[in-house]
Amino acid sequence: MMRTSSIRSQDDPLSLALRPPPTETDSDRQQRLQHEAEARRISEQIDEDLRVEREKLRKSKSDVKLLLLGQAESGKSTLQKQFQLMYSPASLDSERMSWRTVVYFNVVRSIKKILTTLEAFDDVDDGTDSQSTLERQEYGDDIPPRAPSAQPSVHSSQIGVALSPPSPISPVDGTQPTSPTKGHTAISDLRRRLLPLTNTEPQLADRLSGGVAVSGSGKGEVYVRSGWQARTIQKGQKMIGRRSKKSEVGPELTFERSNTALSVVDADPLVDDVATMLDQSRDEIKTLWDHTIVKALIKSRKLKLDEWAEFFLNDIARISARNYVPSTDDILHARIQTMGVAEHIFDVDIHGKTVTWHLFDVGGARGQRHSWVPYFDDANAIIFVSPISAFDQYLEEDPRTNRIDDSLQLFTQICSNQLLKKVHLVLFLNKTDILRKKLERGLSVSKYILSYGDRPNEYDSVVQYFRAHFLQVHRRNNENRRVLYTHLTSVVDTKATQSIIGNGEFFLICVYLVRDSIFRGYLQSAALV
Ligand SMILES: Nc1nc2c(ncn2[C@@H]2O[C@H](COP(=O)(O)OP(=O)(O)OP(=O)(O)O)[C@@H](O)[C@H]2O)c(=O)[nH]1
Ligand SMILES: [Mg+2]
Repeated sequence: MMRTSSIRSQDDPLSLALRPPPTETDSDRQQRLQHEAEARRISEQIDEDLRVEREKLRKSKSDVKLLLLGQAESGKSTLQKQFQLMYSPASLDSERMSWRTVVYFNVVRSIKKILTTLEAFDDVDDGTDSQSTLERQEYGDDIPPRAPSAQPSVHSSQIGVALSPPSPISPVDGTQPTSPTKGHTAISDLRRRLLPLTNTEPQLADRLSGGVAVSGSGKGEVYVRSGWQARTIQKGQKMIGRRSKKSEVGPELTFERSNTALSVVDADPLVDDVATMLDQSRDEIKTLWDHTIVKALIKSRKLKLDEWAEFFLNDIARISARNYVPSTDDILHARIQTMGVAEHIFDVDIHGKTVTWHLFDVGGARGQRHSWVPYFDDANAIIFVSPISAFDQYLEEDPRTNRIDDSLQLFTQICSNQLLKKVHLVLFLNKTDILRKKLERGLSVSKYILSYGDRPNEYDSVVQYFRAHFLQVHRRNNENRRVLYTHLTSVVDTKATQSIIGNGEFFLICVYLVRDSIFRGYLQSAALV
């Protein structure tokens, strides 16, 4: 058999040394070629591994780590949803049905709160024409039972908050609600008919929290950990396997189930039962929500519902429809507390370069804040979210502390934290829509924030006052002379929020960070750093 000549140069000493011996047999040669091929394969694999590593390194250098910080209910998770909607809309779509559980939970809890408050007024309305205790109280001058938040403030405060929250105010315009009409559905009757629905509240809470109860949050909030969307569906699917024809929510239920609206993948027997109950109780819920007594109690602030309750109850006909699918607006308004820290990853294209954003959405309640610190080390930017509508509210976890005051104290800690010295800071003064509504209703800022004095009780003046306090905190804790970007926001407003996160300084910060990393990479390769 003819031997092929070696590809190595005859003059190369290395080639000479490696040249096969003249006595090499055909089988030796076969073996040698195999070894050479294997060596080449390994070498190419190493090259490829190195290339992948280099690429990873290059990519990780353009990663941006962004923390969303602020007190509970300030709007961090809602802002995170806006990022998701903008940069990863398909992922929001894929979890859309799991938000049904949260919306139902929000609705059921609000109904329960209304009924419990009415009960606190010793509702003895038996459906006859005689006036109930509740009605007599409502139309008389009695001061209602005080909410737990109405305690004196004993904490040192950043701004002069009222030492004691003012007692619930009377209807602002001074008018008395009209008398309940004859034949108006009795509240006790509504309560009885809505009982099976309100009984589902603990089970919905359990479904969302995965059975984890967190103590120390005033109104028994339900917390969710990252990944709850998938978990609620998985749990629901397990239930399908175990389920007999009997309803999961108890033997007292007689509602029929119909599965017409949901795909098998999204079906959860509990949620499905609640959907059926909502569908069949729609008229009762609407009657309760439109009841003159309920409206009067809300107006006089004797009944304080969560901010999102109105959004869902106003639209109960749509939400209680059997084929209800949460809209994006519903998802943005749905409320569930974050537990710990949840990371969300988005790829953002900037001038043809992909920048990976790592968004860390944290739980903002006081008991959750210790979990933030491990994320401070390598953070690039922070969006601090403060709800400036909350001047008349007190912390659930500490009813003595005014929420604006807590937010300013928290912002001081963030601005002065040594680990965060070089981090870009963005401030969202959020819930401006709610602030506007409160001021329009005549709620007086100086009643809660003493230092507001006799400034005009108008939107521009209030906003300017709060903004000045945040800017002052920043100025006093700014040894590194970093810029503070400030926005007035309502993060449930998709168009306005996306124009900020899509075009504003996020883009600039991103570009800055990317440039910075490229520059550093250049210096490193030139061995200058
Ligand atoms: N109207 C209105 N509602 C808002 C706004 N921002 C947030 N919300 C609502 O306020 C509630 C609380 O918002 P979240 O985003 O859950 O608050 P959070 O800061 O994540 O709270 P934690 O997870 O407890 O720390 C939700 O029902 C939101 O829909 C806003 O600007 N306007
Ligand atoms: Mg949250």
